[in-house]
Amino acid sequence: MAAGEAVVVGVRVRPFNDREQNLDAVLCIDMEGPTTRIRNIDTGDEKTFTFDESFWSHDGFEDDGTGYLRPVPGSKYADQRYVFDTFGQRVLDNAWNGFHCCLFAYGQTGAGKSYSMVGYGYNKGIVPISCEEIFSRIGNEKDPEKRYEVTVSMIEIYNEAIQDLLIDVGLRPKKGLEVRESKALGIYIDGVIKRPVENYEAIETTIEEATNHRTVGSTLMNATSSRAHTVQIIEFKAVTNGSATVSMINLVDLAGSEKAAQTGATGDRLKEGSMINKSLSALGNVIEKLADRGSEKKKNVLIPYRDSKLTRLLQNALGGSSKTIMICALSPASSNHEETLSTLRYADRAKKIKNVAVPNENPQERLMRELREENEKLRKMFEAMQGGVMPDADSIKEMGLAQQEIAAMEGALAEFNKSWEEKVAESREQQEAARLRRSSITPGFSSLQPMMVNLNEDKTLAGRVRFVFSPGRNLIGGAGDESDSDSSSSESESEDQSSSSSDWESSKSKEAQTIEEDEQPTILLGEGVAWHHAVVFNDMDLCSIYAASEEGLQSTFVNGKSLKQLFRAQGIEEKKGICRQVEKPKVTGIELSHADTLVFGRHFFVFVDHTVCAPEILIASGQVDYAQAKREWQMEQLTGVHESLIVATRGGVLGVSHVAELAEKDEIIEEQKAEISELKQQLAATKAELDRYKKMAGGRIAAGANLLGEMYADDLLEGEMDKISFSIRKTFTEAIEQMNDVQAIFTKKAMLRDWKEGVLPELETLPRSILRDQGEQGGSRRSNTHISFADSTHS
Ligand SMILES: Nc1ncnc2c1ncn2[C@@H]1O[C@H](COP(=O)(O)OP(=O)(O)OP(=O)(O)O)[C@@H](O)[C@H]1O
Repeated sequence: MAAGEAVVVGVRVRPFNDREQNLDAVLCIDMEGPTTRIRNIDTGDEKTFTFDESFWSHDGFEDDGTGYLRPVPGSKYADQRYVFDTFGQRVLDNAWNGFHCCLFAYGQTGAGKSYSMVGYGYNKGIVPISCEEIFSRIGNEKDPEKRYEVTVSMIEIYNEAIQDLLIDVGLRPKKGLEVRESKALGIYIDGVIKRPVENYEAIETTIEEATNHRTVGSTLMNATSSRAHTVQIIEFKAVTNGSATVSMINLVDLAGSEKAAQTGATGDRLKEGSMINKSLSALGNVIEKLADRGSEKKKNVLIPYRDSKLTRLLQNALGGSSKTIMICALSPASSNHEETLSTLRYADRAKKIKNVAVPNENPQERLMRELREENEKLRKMFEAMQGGVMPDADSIKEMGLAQQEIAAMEGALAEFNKSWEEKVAESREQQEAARLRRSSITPGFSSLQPMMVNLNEDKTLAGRVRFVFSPGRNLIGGAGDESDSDSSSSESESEDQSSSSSDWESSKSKEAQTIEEDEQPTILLGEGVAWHHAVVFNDMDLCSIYAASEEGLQSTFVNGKSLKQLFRAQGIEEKKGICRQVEKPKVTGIELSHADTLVFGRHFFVFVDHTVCAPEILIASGQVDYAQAKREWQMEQLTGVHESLIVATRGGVLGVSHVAELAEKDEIIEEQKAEISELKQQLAATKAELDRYKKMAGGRIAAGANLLGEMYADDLLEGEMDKISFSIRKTFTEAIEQMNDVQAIFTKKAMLRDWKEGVLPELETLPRSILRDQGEQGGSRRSNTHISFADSTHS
């Protein structure tokens, strides 16, 4: 076996950021040649590491007038070009020589991974410079017989699902794409789009498209930025006289390695954090084991690639036949000492990994050969069976695998045999179809028509997704309910990837059956939004909203109130508020005004009337934000609990769907509890502050003491006390209100618990609002009735 070549490892330290500068951060990193030293400023401990490269980008730079940061004469500052020349060129040289290559960036959030990989503004990173360089090298090719075919794929791994960034968010398979392994094809992502690109501009457009999808995706999922791992895969094929070599270049920008516990994450964020950590700790384990294997002592150690999607995807890059480079981003500040030291240790382990890279032989020939071999194997098995030899369980399994392998290879061969022109034409068709579908999704688009823009917990993502309401009917739809599409696709999921991509289709046809319409939504949202959810009618820039289905009626909210409630309040029969036809609606809808919040399922937006102000101004003003919209919506959800309680009480039946709904309400209650506990803490702090003021003022007035004390006391006497007591009264009032809310929630919770156990509550224990409704309906008293649990459809 060949000796193996070590993974190339470099580290790069960035300048202090503004926050660090404001806090007078202390530098704890030093570099000299390939050596990096880190110092613990508390203990004075110093650790030294040596890498292939130590890039000093902390100081010694200046703006060259265009925004590009270059080294000042005599400094050791490593600018973007230097980093590319050192690592990026190496990747391209390897690809040109027919090797698979991988370059990935690792490091704490904010340490500078994206700066090195993608770059900012004029300071382009390795990815765009490499793309430019590829076409510049192709342009310089002197051999007339040689031609090159380049395709680009862009994926992200988010919450352990691989998503194709070249597919519109609403059209992606919910569970993502699968990583598969085939003897002939190695590790590959099944069904990923490979976009043919013929020049740098085409790559740039492709990256831009993927970035937009990424922004829309993370915004619609209410995710914060930089939480996913992104991978750009450049497939580079060199063809000479009918024979070809194919190299894959994987450029990986890993998510930040912050710890979930440190960020105080809960709910979705915790899941997200632990998923990132799962991938990163799996990566750590793999590196650890590979390093052990590289050290001769543990040659046969098992490498746990299958522990995460990330390690599975990078299997070849880490422990296979790829030429691999790792760049670790370091924060210079002593406040990040612990994380930085852990990054340095990570990097130190990685440099012990050895890969055995071999140039790829002609993939077409290899595929043909492997195909012949597999076919031969299958043929022999069939012959044996015909001769009366019954195969054992292992042979049957082997036959199944051989058939799968053959199918994968045939697919790859068919793709391989397509001419470049065919691939380009096919890709153009796909892009045009996608463009038409997404014509209403226009991040960064500015329009004078009315529109809605997204709200997001992460303020930097708010206002990024804009949906313009064109004159006439605008149908808002989504991928449907998660549980629905899960069940509809579950049968075929494991077998057939392409069928999982029809989540969208299946939810479409299901809804289409129920409402006998096949209208394509003009505005496409994600999960939890029905295929036909709501309609916004734009009549000369006056917009009114309707439901497009029963589901839309219940889960479309304007300023926290459901359409169902709003129509009821206007004395309009609810059903009339459902606007299914393509014609103009028959009743007056709910008129939308500037800054109204809109919620579809769980997607939060704000309506913008451009004649009042532009969306960016509205968002920046803080007049509406996600937190406020969510609070309104949560209160509405709790009202929904009342209603479902009444429905269940009247029917004497609690459906399965109610139980699921109750679980969801529990989550909301937990969130409210957290808010209240925060409020309590604030109250305690204010009380403590007041006590302190009282002591200071009292003591100083009594003693007629020093000037400062007197001034302080005067201030307090001249109204400060009023302010404080007002603030306390206000806080108390808020707290009491919140406590009352919580009390009501707890009552409801206890009732719900009883309910789940089959016991109906005494009517006098129901909150007054329920009693009122119940009274209006002339409901009869029923106590301790045992109820059966059945699906609501039977109730
Ligand atoms: N070498 C550098 N020179 C100048 N500025 C830098 C450098 N590296 C990083 N920065 C700046 O530091 C900030 C954080 O960098 P970056 O966004 O690349 O971090 P990251 O590690 O990718 O974070 P995340 O995990 O959140 O994506 C950015 O504002 C970037 O411009």
